Amino acid sequence: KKLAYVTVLFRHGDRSPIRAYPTDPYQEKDWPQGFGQLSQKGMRQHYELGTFLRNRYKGFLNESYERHEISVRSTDYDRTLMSAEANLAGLYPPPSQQTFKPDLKWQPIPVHTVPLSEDRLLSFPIGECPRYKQLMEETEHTEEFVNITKKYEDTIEWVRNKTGQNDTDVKSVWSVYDTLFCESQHNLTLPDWVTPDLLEKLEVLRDFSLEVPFGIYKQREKSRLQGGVLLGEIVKNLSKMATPDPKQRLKMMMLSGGELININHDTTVIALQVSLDVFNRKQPPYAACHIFELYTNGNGSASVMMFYRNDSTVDPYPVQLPGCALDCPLEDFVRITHISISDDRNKECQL
Ligand SMILES: CCCNC(=O)[C@H](O)[C@@H](O)C(=O)O
Repeated sequence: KKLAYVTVLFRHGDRSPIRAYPTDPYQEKDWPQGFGQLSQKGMRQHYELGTFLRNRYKGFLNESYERHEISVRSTDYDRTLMSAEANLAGLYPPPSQQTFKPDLKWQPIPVHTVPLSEDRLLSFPIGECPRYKQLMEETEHTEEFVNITKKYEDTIEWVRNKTGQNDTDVKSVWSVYDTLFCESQHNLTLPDWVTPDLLEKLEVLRDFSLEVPFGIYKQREKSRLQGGVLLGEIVKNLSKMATPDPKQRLKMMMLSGGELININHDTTVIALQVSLDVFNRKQPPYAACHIFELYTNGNGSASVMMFYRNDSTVDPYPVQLPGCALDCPLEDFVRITHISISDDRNKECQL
């Protein structure tokens, strides 16, 4: 069997907090580029992922940049656009004939995007879908949601009190954890009310709130309205690339998205993994990368293997589509994933 086509989807690298809470000792001016921006640590994380991909696909991707071989698309955010650019710097260091400035081992490579409001591929949850809105309301009345809210109501009250963010609830407390996480990642001293025990509780709430938009309740139906849209595109491409016309040169599709939940923001990797029913219920770390590899066999058949790289110190681990082998025949991959992919999302969105 021969590798024929690869799709990679990754989260951006380390960034500054999206926002500060009212009593936060660190405000926008304390961050070199302000809020929500890729840090140099994040740039290095993606440069490293790019070099990992270069090594993994040595002999598959051309040694030097071939514009027909790869297409790159990002959500329309500085941090995701810059992550893709740092990644490509690692993936395609220019050989001499592509070096346009002698002392610069870098060449520009296009990263495409669309305005967030028009992004139907990478930015989740996708808006204006009444049925989805209804599913989200119903989710808040499930036993699991109510129990978590009850179990952590004191923690949330404590956070409201200490942060001065009085509208904090189960769905939004992720933001406080995220801000504290970013500050600790950048060696900023956290206020003394931030104890290890509190951080542990906030992390549980953060992971729960990541799942709420896509799982917890009627996961399949939510997937058909959300992550299944991206999955559908990926599956369509895999099928198309299984029997490419001879002049087709595309070998890699690179997708750069975000992660943390905010009802109007992208949670790309999670939406996709929940639609595949392979989400490990933990937030994908910075520069986490989900890989699809399409293999063709001599007899015209094809198969799909998936991998997830969420730890750059070890090889990516194989990901098994429930109901299929690790090396999943393409027709089975298409059949099994079909239940998460809507044929007419607009119709399914209507109440
Ligand atoms: C509205 C802000 C929500 N969070 C983000 O945008 C982050 O980029 C998030 O997607 C992430 O991956 O950290």
